[in-house]
Amino acid sequence: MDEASRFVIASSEVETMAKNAKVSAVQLLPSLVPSAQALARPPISQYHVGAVGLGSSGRVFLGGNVEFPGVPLHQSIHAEQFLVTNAALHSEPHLPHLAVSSAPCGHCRQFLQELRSATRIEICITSSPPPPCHHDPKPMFKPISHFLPDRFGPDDLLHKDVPLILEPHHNGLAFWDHHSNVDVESSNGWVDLEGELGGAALEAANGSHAPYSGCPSGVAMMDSEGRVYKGSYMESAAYNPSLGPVQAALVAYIVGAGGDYGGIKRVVLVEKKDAVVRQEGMARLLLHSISPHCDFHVLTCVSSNNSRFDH
Ligand SMILES: O=c1ccn([C@H]2C[C@H](O)[C@@H](CO)O2)c(=O)[nH]1
Ligand SMILES: [Zn+2]
Repeated sequence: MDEASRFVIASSEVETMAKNAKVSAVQLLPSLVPSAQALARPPISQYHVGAVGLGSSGRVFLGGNVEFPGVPLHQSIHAEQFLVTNAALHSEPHLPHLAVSSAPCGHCRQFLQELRSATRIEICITSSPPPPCHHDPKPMFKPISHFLPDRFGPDDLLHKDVPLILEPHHNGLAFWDHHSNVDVESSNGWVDLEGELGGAALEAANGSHAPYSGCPSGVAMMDSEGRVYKGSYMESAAYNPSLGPVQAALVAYIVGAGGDYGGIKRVVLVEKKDAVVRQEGMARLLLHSISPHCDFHVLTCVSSNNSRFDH
């Protein structure tokens, strides 16, 4: 079994599993939560959180929490964030049903607000026993609005047409500045032997969800076999639950390669020149901690979208 098949289950396989268990695909989700918990990497807490989501395509995505010794706790990836990043990586349009091993924390309830129609997404918590009056043996799903009433979310800050997480983003970033005719990439002073990696990081930055700061960014990582893993920075309307571009690329690395972080050899971060919100410092800190010998470069780019909320 290749690494990715532990993190994504094809729709045909989901159908077969559901048929064999004589349940619907939605009702199958709770039974997959222990497999997601097994994928978690929590060396600090030893607390394995698993999150599973059924996409609108019929595929199932798995995610686990990831912790990083040596850096502040807020750099951690929560299982629910891993799941959403995994779904984004596979261009899944929506995740209407989720199952998680324990109650989603406030940070995750907030992060999930970045999905379209978030209030209607249904969640089943597998560790919570059904109430005594609940005689139906089917797992219990409740909408996110039950877990986070009176939400603060994208609607408070953005026009309704602005794309949300899992929707296509085209941030209009380039290494070439058409206005000043300056090649931003070469002005970075890096002769790009791994042009592929810079291009991949730019592509990730172009898919970044950063409507609140107007500062999209992306990371591309290369392993010792030359394989490339991309991650796009994703912002939350409440700022703090945002997921950094290194974390997003690490999700792609864990899903695609699965090994330890020492396998990460080269990393490129792309962010806007003169960005108000910059990733470089945190990225350097995290990479230094998880893969101290990897080669890290930052490339700056320019954007044709200058207004904060204009994407
Ligand atoms: O909603 C939650 C709550 C906690 N955790 C993780 C974060 C940390 O790694 C560990 C302990 O809080 O569990 C999640 O993944 N999701
Ligand atoms: Zn959480």
